[in-house]
Amino acid sequence: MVKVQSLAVTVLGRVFSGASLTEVLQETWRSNPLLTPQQRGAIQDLTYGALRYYGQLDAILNLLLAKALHDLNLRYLLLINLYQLHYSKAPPYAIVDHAVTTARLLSDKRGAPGLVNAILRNFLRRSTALWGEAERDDVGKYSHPQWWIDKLRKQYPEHYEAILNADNQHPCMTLRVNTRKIEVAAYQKMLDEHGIGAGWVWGSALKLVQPLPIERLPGFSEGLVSVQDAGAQLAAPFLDIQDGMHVLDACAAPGGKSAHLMELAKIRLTALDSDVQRLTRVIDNFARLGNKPDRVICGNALHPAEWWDGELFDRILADVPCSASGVVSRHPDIKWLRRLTDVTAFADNQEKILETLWQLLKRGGKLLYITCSVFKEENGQLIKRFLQKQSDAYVLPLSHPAMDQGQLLPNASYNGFFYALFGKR
Ligand SMILES: C[S@@+](CC[C@H](N)C(=O)[O-])C[C@H]1O[C@@H](n2cnc3c(N)ncnc32)[C@H](O)[C@@H]1O
Repeated sequence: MVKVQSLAVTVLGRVFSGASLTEVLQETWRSNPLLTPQQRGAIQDLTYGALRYYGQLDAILNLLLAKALHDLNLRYLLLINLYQLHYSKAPPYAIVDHAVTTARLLSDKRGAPGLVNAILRNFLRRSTALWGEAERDDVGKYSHPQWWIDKLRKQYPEHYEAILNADNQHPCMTLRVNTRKIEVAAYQKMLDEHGIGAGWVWGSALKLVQPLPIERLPGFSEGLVSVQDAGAQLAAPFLDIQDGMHVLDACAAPGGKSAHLMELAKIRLTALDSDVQRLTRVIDNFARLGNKPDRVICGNALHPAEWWDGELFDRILADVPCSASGVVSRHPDIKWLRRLTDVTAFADNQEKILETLWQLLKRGGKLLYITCSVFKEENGQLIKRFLQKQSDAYVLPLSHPAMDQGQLLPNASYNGFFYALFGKR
């Protein structure tokens, strides 16, 4: 447990210096190959949990500290232990003992173990009152940065609390059944025979009752199924493709939506992405599914002259880089890494990408603009400006029971996405 706690502290330190949690965890597994699956699971639980509830935990820690604590390692150690004391079923005194031993290793200050012991025991004595006190302000209550809460409150006066609460839930695991290989009902029956509970969400999406390792999914390596959020699974059907079409997925990696497109029709697909590392995952994904796009290109959507052969596209999928404010339940680090100014910077770049890709679309063609964001600057406000500028663009209707004006808000079955389908005159 001491090793688990020390590594969790190091991971949190790197995330708070600006690195992505997913990437730091992958590096941690690579540099510590002897970690058991249980140890990995525990590190994941501590770091995801501490980040998910960081607003609350940090507020409580500040209430418990008599003076500022500048030793960041000790601070992170206390946060993960407050998280454990509140959210895990492990015996509290065992948690405190491990924390004290870890403090001895992490800090060269003689008083560190005593301080950790005193703070955690104090928390155990007063936890209900402390929790109530911490929740008196927004950040302690909703565990998001204040600017984020303010923005959502302004943009969604009726729904902001539901969004913030959905962000703080454990994400579900949803599968996309490859209907080229098996029908949804037949795959659900297969899951049932393997003792895996799942419910139908929409289209080819099945939500598992309990998340599980992909190796346990029947037919996964044969490409019968992929893991993909139900909200992301709207993209390919919305693009309205038919056999023989020339299609561009302009921001394709890691390839979830590209793969779905190819499961729906026999198209000539160009999968483009500017990140070569992420593109290797597109290739791996397709290898497993036994399919492959016409072309996989490492290139910048903003500079088509560098990669485009001049043949216009029938359909374009523009799943643009965004603040990812709709996928916080899967990536709780995002809410602490983003800054208010990032939102407008993303929107500027998204608008440029959309305008550039528009030039590559045939007349009569369709372009689907997607973000996994709930902020209106990246969504409704941006498409309004785009339509004012592009006289040959018009909006095509999209409908889904969980969506309102293209915006899907995060909930227990969906991540947050925004969709706008444009037709070209
Ligand atoms: C939201 S992700 C795409 C997810 C993907 N469509 C899927 O479903 O698996 C956005 C992608 O855009 C890529 N990207 C960012 N800027 C780009 C640009 N200027 N040109 C092409 N790709 C870009 C990123 O590398 C990232 O892989």
